[in-house]
Amino acid sequence: MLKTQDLGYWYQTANEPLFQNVNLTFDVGKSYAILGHSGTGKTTFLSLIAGLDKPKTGEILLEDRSLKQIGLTNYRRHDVAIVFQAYNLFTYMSPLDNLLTAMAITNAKHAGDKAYARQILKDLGIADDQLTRNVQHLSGGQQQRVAIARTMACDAQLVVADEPTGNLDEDNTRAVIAQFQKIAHEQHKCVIIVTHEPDVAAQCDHQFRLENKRFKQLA
Ligand SMILES: Nc1ncnc2c1ncn2[C@@H]1O[C@H](COP(=O)(O)OP(=O)(O)OP(=O)(O)O)[C@@H](O)[C@H]1O
Repeated sequence: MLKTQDLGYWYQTANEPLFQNVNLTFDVGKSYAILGHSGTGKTTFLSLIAGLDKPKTGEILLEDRSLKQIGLTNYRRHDVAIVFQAYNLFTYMSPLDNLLTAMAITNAKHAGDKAYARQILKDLGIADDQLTRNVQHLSGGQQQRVAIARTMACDAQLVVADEPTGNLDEDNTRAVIAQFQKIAHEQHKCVIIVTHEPDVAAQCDHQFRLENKRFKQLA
């Protein structure tokens, strides 16, 4: 579904590339973890496949069309959903309005369907009385579940997450990873997670380690 072809990237301020000649394939129905020491370039890689930045060399292809052809704005709106460590919800809205707004912005199949959005949030353990209260009243774990619910309510086939469990305790981490597995296996999406935590990575279907400018497949 998603392929990188001879992908390379460096920041102008650095005198060497972060990674080069990266050729990876990611499929729908699978989850992938990207591990690696701090500063190796995991977030940078994720920002390229999320269409937030452009590669310096090589290409990223979604179903054989390059992101250049698709257009980054178009790609970000329709093809990719992003989950951040810091949740990045609309903080002045309720969980329900967060989902409905994202569905409207991305012109999702279920846009405007309140019952659908409610059900997703309820399935993720957001209680009835929390659905319409400001998200800032929720705990970190609950806010991250709302961020995940948002990716489930939208149609993007690719879900990328940068340290999604970085702020969570063990129980919430387990719940969040189980949910990502459901998104991959039941919604048939492709999930790519950057994480420092080997335990989190071990629960994904495949693992890569970014080391010495290369991605090594571990499993
Ligand atoms: N905008 C930027 N301009 C210049 N250098 C940057 C920029 N963003 C990141 N870097 C540098 O590029 C390298 C890779 O950063 P990146 O955030 O991708 O690493 P990471 O593997 O995700 O790290 P961590 O696990 O600590 O989040 C680091 O050395 C970082 O300092």
